[in-house]
Amino acid sequence: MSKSIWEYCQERLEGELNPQQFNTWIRPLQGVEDNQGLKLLAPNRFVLDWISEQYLGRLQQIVSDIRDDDFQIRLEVGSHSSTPAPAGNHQQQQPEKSAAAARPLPQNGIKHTNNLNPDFTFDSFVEGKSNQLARAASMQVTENPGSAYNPLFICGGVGLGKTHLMHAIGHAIQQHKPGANIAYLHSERFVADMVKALQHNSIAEFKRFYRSVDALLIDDIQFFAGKERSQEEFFHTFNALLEGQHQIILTCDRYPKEVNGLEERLKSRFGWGLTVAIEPPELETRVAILNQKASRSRVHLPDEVAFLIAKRFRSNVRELEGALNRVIANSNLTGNPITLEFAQQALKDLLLLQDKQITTENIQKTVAEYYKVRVADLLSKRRSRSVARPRQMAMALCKELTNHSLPEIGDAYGGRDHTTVLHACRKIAELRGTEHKVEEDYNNLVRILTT
Ligand SMILES: Nc1ncnc2c1ncn2[C@@H]1O[C@H](COP(=O)(O)OP(=O)(O)OP(=O)(O)O)[C@@H](O)[C@H]1O
Repeated sequence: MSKSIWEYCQERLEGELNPQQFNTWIRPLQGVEDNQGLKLLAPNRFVLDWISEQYLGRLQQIVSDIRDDDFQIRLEVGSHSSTPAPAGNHQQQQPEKSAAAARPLPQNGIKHTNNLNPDFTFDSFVEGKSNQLARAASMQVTENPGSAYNPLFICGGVGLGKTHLMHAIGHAIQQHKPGANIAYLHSERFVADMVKALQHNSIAEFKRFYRSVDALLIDDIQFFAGKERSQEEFFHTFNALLEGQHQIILTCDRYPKEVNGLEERLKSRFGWGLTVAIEPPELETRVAILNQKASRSRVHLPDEVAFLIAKRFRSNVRELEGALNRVIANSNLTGNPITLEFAQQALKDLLLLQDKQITTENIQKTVAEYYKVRVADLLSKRRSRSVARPRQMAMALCKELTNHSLPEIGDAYGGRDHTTVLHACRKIAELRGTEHKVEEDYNNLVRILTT
């Protein structure tokens, strides 16, 4: 059988690159040939950007050696659910949203595949104030699946570890009870499976499958919003599982009551168990996450580099990891050790982007608008509560989001002493733990300032 174009390209590149480069960048790609050319699926945005910058030109040259027509190479983020199809196959393939979500619809005889990501375990999950409760509840569930907290509803912003925790529970249940049937899937997958079952008249089988699992883990249930038929089906599945004391774990990017387009009866059912939130991690936890990821990759990460990254990537652990991966990949490729200067250089474009946005003035302006006070009030000596709290919030945000020292921040607030700034930071940290509103304001402001 003749070689496909992608196989040919891989062979050529394998001969040209060193094994590390080849394994890091080229091997993870999947090639699909269609009538528009060769589509390369990269596992994430970072690999895609790197391929596009470093290898696309060369790939195009290799292709032009064997094809003289206008054969194009396109890059997309995505992956196939199964082993990569031979690139010579001319079928158009849809990239999956996530590899873990790809699960074949069960056939007769009900075969369960859990799709758990082996990296997402409790061991690799760094505990911090922001996720303590969610982690503790998750551990409880693994000890008493089906009874302690059912359903367990984990909510929180993008990239904060909800899926990680959910998989960790799945692994632990599986470990305690190796025969347990655990199904993890993204809610979009549930909807797609249901639509397929309806089209193929196999809804009975669909129901039987979902109602027969010991633990059902459904990610990002906000995607159920507005999909009435799926909600109906899910509602019945949900009830059947609860009745049988099977564990249900759900994640969502917000609290159930905040999801528009979700039926009231579902919202109320979700509240039967326990709802726990994961917040953006604080600085120390971000540093701990980076150190853990680095040591798992057997990379020495100097403290000042860990702090540089942790200070600049605050609201999403996935981005935090992405920044670290970029530094590690650059160091691997160039053979340079990871130093502060090296990391600054590797992250230059990302850091520049942030530099533009976060200044003391910007924080003051944003906080003043948020609390409907004047910037001048924040800088003034006024001590009424309506001004003092926003001022403390603004100071705490300057400490968290800029590299200014306490005295510099004090100066920027009408020449206050650095102990006043320190007091403000401590006060806000304390209130974030005790007053939901303060925590919410803080997170909202960080989001506004950093995105
Ligand atoms: N506390 C933590 N310790 C270690 N790694 C973490 C932690 N929190 C998040 N991560 C890592 O951050 C990345 C994103 O986490 P995850 O996919 O679980 O986020 P999510 O909240 O489900 O996001 P989304 O809303 O986009 O689905 C993963 O690689 C995960 O391992």
